[in-house]
Amino acid sequence: MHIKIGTRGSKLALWQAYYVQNLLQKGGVATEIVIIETKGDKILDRSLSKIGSKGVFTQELEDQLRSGDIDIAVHSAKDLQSHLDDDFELIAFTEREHANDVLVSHNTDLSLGSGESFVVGTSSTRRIAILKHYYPHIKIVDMRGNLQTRFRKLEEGQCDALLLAYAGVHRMEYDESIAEHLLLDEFTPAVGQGSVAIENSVSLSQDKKDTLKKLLNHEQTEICLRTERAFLKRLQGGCSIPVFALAILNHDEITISGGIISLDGQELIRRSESGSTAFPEELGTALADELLEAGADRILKDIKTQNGTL
Ligand SMILES: NCc1[nH]cc(CCC(=O)O)c1CC(=O)O
Repeated sequence: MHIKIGTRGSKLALWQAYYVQNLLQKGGVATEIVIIETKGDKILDRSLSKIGSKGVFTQELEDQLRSGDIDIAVHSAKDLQSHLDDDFELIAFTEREHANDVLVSHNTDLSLGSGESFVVGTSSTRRIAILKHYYPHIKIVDMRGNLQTRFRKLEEGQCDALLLAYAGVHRMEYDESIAEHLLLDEFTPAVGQGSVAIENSVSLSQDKKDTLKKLLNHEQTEICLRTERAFLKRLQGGCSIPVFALAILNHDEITISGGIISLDGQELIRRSESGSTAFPEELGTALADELLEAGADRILKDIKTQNGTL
């Protein structure tokens, strides 16, 4: 069997593709990596919420899945929109890395809670809003680009620290610059953070599908991610909407904690729900419904108006 792996060309994306390649090779599958540039890689001078978040990092990969030029597309699970076209499916989620965010700096004594004011670079609406909510004394500058670009900007002194996913920092071997691991109860991660998702065309051969599932899927991670993604789907949140959720497993029980925050950080709604691992999607959807009833619908509408997408 031969599997063609499609990936973006950033260093983090390549790390993910090699990780997947390695798992497949260990299972005796021949592989080939195909690098594909996406709109999100080309446009670096505008924030993602302005480009329109839907599919900016995925469209070109899906085109090649559809044409059969690649067998699978490898994504950071959190960059994947919650709604896929009927022609595609997510066949596997790799074992999740620690899902938390970290503060990264050359000065590893920095701490958000110290009361000291400093400049943090981030372009994530979720991280910006959460910073404003819990740490209003922190100054924020917009910081886009891949991880290497952001570290260069940090080096140049454009900010004192960056706010990033631990998973990416660890994979790019920047662990030494971690000043602080942030609390999951405050900086609850974006849906899917820390896991790699494998997408394929539904028309891929059953033989390949079975092999991919067996060699790449981590079942506990899959249950958590399906819960989180159902939550995101109900809220219709893309990556430019500050919605967050993290599901964890305890034996056969899922607990998901999630919420939404207004762009200015003023309004934060958070809830959690537990349920059986037999019904992950139902649990995620139920949590979203609970939030919508508690006012998330109004916050969502305000955000979409401000983003110009409504
Ligand atoms: N949006 C960019 C992105 N996509 C995935 C990761 C990190 C690794 C991951 O969560 O899989 C990052 C960088 C970041 O948010 O710090």
